[in-house]
Amino acid sequence: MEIKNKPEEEFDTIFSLNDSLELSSNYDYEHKQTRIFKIIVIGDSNVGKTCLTYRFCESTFAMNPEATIGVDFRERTLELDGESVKLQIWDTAGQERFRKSMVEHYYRSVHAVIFVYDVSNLASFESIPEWIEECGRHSVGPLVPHIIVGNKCDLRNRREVPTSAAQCLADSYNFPLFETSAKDPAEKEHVDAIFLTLAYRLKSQKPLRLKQPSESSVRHLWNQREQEAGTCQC
Ligand SMILES: Nc1nc2c(ncn2[C@@H]2O[C@H](COP(=O)(O)OP(=O)(O)OP(=O)(O)O)[C@@H](O)[C@H]2O)c(=O)[nH]1
Repeated sequence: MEIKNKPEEEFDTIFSLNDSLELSSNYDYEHKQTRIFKIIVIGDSNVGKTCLTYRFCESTFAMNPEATIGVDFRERTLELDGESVKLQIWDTAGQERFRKSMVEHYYRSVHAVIFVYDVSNLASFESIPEWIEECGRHSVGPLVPHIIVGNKCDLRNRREVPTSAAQCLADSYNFPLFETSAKDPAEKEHVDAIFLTLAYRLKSQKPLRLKQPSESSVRHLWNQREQEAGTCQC
């Protein structure tokens, strides 16, 4: 269930800023009409990052997933309003020892970030600000859409993180908050809603625009051309 969302007009502002900063999608060169977006899923070990990704991409619950080593990739292509959008989901390792070598790759050219905690594990929720900080340290700008997800809502009797506390944290960052369960089949639509929300927001970005070259770079190019023409033997 999505708890609360940013007002649409805020996202409109974000995306118009994104345009000028060229934080736009790549194109799938084989299927030229498909835009590809890279989404990373991060959070403590065991919170259910793999299961959430699996539920969305394979429509089922991953039984006995192994701890992720480095990163796992899954993708799903969606048809949204007649446009093809491929979400390339990077399911990252929560365990520090499995992250080190890959960390730089996770954050490169990322279009959106999903932070996951386990509602039955307070420590995993308390780690969320650290994960947000890590994103900042790796130059993931505040203009990239971020979502916080509380997973394992099916563990009703073991809940340690009240919705109100999670909402308070999400509000302090101005990020949308979702609570769901990768395990409970009845929650499948809510898991889809997390990724669809991002997909619609990313889709509304305009494709990559070329920057206007500066006057000095144009002059430099012309000088180069003239020099090359001067040394031409033909
Ligand atoms: N009850 C319940 N268990 C879940 C849910 N999602 C995942 N699990 C269980 O939680 C454990 C960890 O799930 P993973 O998806 O591997 O967690 P992860 O965050 O990817 O872990 P790392 O790869 O170590 O970072 C597994 O035993 C899952 O079966 C859920 O929604 N409800």
